[in-house]
Amino acid sequence: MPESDPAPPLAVDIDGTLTNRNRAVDPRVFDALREWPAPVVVATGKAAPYPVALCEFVGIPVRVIAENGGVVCFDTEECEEFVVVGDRAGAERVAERYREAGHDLGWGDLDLTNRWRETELAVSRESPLEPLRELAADEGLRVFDTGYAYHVTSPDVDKGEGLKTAADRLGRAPGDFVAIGDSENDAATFRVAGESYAVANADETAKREADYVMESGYAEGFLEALEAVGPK
Ligand SMILES: O=C(O)COP(=O)(O)O
Ligand SMILES: [Mg+2]
Repeated sequence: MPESDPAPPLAVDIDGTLTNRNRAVDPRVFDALREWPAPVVVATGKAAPYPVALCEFVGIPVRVIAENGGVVCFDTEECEEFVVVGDRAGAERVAERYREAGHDLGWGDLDLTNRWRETELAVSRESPLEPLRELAADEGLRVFDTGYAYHVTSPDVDKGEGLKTAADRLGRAPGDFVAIGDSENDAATFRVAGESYAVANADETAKREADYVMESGYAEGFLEALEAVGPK
């Protein structure tokens, strides 16, 4: 990171990282994110409206990687852009064949999980994984298990590619960033960022790829990571 920075820019996952055990955002992270003295990029598997709203309600500029890198959205002084990488057609084909095989995406008729997705589809972890993996492989796609959902995604899309785009828009290198996350969809961010922190509840892939594994889990672990990299 440049000498002048009091702290590194962050790439922060949401579910399992800013949340607590019962999936609610820990209220302590609001001040921590707002007061961080460098840019914060929220990098999530969720559709863009969720992280955009999080930024709005936290009171930080909208700098978002959504859909595991399928979408990069900036609405700041330095950049106003909504970048869509890949397309959803392949994931739709997988979903159609999955339904034909008698399975269900598992979100009910309303399905707010997928309503605003542009590039991938998410499937409930209550639904069977193996047929989903097989169909995805057949269509040349990949499945991420985030611990919160299965995501059917193009193989060239991940949060690490998203971080390259986001860093570019900030006039930074991806290696300037500190990444914090909890699951296999964060591994690509961990590889691209300069330093990476997995919270204690992280899955094996995230722990393996991270430079450091926190003693605490969930938002407590996130706050522990900030303590480690923040202004002294
Ligand atoms: O939406 C998910 O499945 C996981 O979201 P996350 O990337 O913010 O942890
Ligand atoms: Mg997560």
